[in-house]
Amino acid sequence: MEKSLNELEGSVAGESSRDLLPETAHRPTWGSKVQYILAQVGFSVGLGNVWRFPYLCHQNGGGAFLLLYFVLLLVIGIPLFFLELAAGQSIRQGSIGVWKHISPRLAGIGFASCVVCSFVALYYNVIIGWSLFYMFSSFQYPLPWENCPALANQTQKEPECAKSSATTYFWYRKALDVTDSIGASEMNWPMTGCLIFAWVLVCGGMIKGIKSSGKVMYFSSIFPYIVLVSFLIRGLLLDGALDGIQIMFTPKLEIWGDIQVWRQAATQVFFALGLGFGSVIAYSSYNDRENNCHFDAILVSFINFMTSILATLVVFAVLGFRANDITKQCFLGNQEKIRGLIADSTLQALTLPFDNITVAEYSNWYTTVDAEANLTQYGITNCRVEDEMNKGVEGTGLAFIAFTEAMTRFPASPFWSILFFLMLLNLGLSTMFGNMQGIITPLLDNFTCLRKRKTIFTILCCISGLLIGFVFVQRSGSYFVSMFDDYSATLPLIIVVIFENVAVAWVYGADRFMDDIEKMLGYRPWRLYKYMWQYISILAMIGLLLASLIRMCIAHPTYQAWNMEKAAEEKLEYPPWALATLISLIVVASLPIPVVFLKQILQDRLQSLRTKSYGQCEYSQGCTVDEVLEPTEEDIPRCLNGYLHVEMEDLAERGKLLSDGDEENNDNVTS
Ligand SMILES: O=C(O)[C@@H]1CCCCN1
Ligand code: NA
Repeated sequence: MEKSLNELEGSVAGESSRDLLPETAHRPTWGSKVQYILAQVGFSVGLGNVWRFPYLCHQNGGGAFLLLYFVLLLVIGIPLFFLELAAGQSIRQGSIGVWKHISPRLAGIGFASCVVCSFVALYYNVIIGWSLFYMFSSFQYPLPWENCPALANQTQKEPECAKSSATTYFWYRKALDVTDSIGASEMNWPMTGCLIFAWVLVCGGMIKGIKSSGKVMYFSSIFPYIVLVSFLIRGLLLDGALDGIQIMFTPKLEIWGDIQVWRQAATQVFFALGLGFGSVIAYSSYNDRENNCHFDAILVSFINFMTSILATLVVFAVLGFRANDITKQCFLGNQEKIRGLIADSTLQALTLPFDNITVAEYSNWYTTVDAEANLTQYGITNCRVEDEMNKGVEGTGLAFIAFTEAMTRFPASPFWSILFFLMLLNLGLSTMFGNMQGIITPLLDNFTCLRKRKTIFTILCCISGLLIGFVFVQRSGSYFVSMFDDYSATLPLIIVVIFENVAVAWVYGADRFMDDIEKMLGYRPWRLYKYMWQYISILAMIGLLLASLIRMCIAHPTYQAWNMEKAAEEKLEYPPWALATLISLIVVASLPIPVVFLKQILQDRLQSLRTKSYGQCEYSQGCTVDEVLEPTEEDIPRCLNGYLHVEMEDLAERGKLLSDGDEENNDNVTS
């Protein structure tokens, strides 16, 4: 009965539905507005801001990328974020409930959100596990990734380490103990321990629902900012930091013409704000209806953007220092070599002003001299900060290799290292809470039978997450993490968000939605939003979807593998089974939308075979059917699309009663 009331209200009533949702009365609410904002910020600001955004920015034109990202944030980010916030807050349901409310045929959008959310939760917690591993390993001096370990005979270094670097070796061999390619392999037990620990933390923070996670947010959402600012100050005091930042922000305007850059920027907008995850909806569904969700949308998006910029400044200040340090050593080494070569008169006529020259001066000198002297043949290289900065600093490589290495060069390195990984841990945990809420809230709202066993259900979700997560802590697990990262949280998200947008703007009606928002906020949001929802963001997303599809078709999917023998990374193609897996990731995540749609159509058909539409009816005034039958209270839910739907048997039964002249019954029903 409860359920059919919801559906009824969604499909027929245009008016505010406050009193029609009995379950909202028992819905918990946020302890305070601050807790709510911290929770939204905590969810949206995550590992992506620290290691995806700076990398994208660096690869795609620095300052020009920032501008592009900002434009896309305004055009698709904020309107859609606002849409999700407003929908959750007015309907007060998790994602499944929200879309079901708009039309039962659209409930699949909610299920798809849940699936995407679970995919992300699965691998996200593995990264938290990695951070825990590094955090625990940081309690020693010198840090274990500072020097290469010696072989048993004490004279030689471990060759894999000597050929690469101490941090790279620690990451691939000590932490991941990675295999050469993707595939089933034995378990990495220390990492498994860390993953279990990570799930215990998540479960602990979630167990009492938003009441407990709201409190945890005070620490978990604020702490990363303290660390980021400390790192920025520390970083700016180091040599080369400003060069790093300058190299980073120098705009390369030509990227504006590259569709793939647009695609990456837009995908990052989705990922950063958590659009389509259902978590934003879940969180806002615990709000009062009067809450100003328009302000929240702008505030949270803005904080998110600022955090990305802050993180980018930190990363490039620190990497600039590192590049500076490395080039200095490169320069000193080369200087020695040149001295040697001149001494045994292999090289002459080179006028290198040896004393008191800077790395930049050396680099200039090198470029002018190299053409005739061909210095590379003697193993003498140009030591350019830019080249060092341009070496891949993507994803895991950024946090666990480049950044860790930079920190070993700080005085009191273990302290900074602990701080950094504690920050990653907190960034990740607050996002995990949001992810789990995006799975648990809609399921609890939809399957009422679960509601009494909320705690047990939460624990069960965590345990399942852990069990499936074992895939990612095999020795080859990191390859699965990058596969999930590349494919499960990109295309499906776009598809989900397109459907969300269509559902609100075209199925429910943009004007009607604006009316609802006006009722909540007390003022009507800018008309601009309406046009955004109706045309602009939809078109932008369809363009984005096409760009992603084209890209998937032309670029053969590859992954970055570690080759132990060569002690280097190499690009490998996915084997057929892995290709099948990654395609099924996308399909499984999007499938609920058509499946539920078709199922619902089928159900409606069957229903209409069993029922008969009977006369016009008007929901708000009770039903006025034809002369034969007076509608009953119970008929209200059956009032769909302006017609009363009555089961055949019921009709016959009532017809019989009426023809018997049962006046008493008749009185009863009209009341
Ligand atoms: O940028 C991030 O790391 C997160 C991932 C999950 C959704 C919200 N943003
Ligand atoms: Na977070």
